[in-house]
Amino acid sequence: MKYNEIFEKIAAELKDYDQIGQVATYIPALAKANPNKFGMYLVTREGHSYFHGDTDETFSIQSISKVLSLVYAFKLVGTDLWKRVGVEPSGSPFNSLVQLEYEQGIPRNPLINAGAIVICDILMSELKNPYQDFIKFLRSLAGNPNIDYCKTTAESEKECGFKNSAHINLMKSYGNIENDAEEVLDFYFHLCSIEMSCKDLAQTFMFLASGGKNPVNNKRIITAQETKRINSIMLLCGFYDEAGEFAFRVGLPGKSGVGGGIVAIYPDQYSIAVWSPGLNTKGNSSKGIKALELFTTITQSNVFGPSPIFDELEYE
Ligand SMILES: NC(=O)CC[C@H](N)C(=O)O
Repeated sequence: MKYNEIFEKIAAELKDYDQIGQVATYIPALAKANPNKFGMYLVTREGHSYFHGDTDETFSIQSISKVLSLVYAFKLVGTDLWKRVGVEPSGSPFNSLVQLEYEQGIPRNPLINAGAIVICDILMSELKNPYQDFIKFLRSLAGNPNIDYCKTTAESEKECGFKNSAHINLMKSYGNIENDAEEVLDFYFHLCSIEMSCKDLAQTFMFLASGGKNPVNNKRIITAQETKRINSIMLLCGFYDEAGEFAFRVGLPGKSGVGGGIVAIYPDQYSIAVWSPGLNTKGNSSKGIKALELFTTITQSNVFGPSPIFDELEYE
């Protein structure tokens, strides 16, 4: 079966999916999303693309940005990063405060809100123009100069960001935030507000499937060793208290956001992005996970099984 046929088969099977979930409403700007949107975009290591559905439409990437800010901070400060944030799965919701006090203001990992806020603090300390520098980095990864922050979404989240305020203030009390709390939070909300399409996301994450090099221009973003570290954090922490379930069902390192996007990579082979705004109770795209589960099952591609021999399978 060819990739396009696989996508059609998945879309047909999930057309009347009855567990589509609810769009995020705790951020008012996201409550307007159309739950019926659905797109899947695949980029292979050879640079071929295959897609289905709403793959050019942009949406709020939300927590998917946490991987990209982590990569950027890792490039800037190296292993010193791990003094300020851990690498263990949290087993708790993305916005849970419980562990943070027990662990004295050191977040479990960089992909929960507390961890991503610390990463924002690091970027603000290291960069003169964090907003401009970060978006430039993203545009170059995606090969799309139009990628941008959405001021409306950032403002909307700021107006009701009480829990994130609690996170940053608790961490500041433990000495794990260097900059002004309000300014760091503003940067954090802006990173969450970035809008990208499935196409942008699949393209952007391809370097994590390519040992740290952007396969389009062969430019090295991070080393192969650093790539291993980022991918392992995605696998263990990318879906919060559903990381085990995602590994169990899909079997790839990946990251979700409450805008309904998910991106996952299969090292040395492909990067794939899905978008369906309905979320399950853990805040991850319900139909998105199902679609990826079907995709990795049909193509037998997951990081735990024997490597499929892609050339023989002739998907393209
Ligand atoms: N899981 C997510 O995508 C959460 C991001 C959201 N901006 C928040 O801080 O709550």
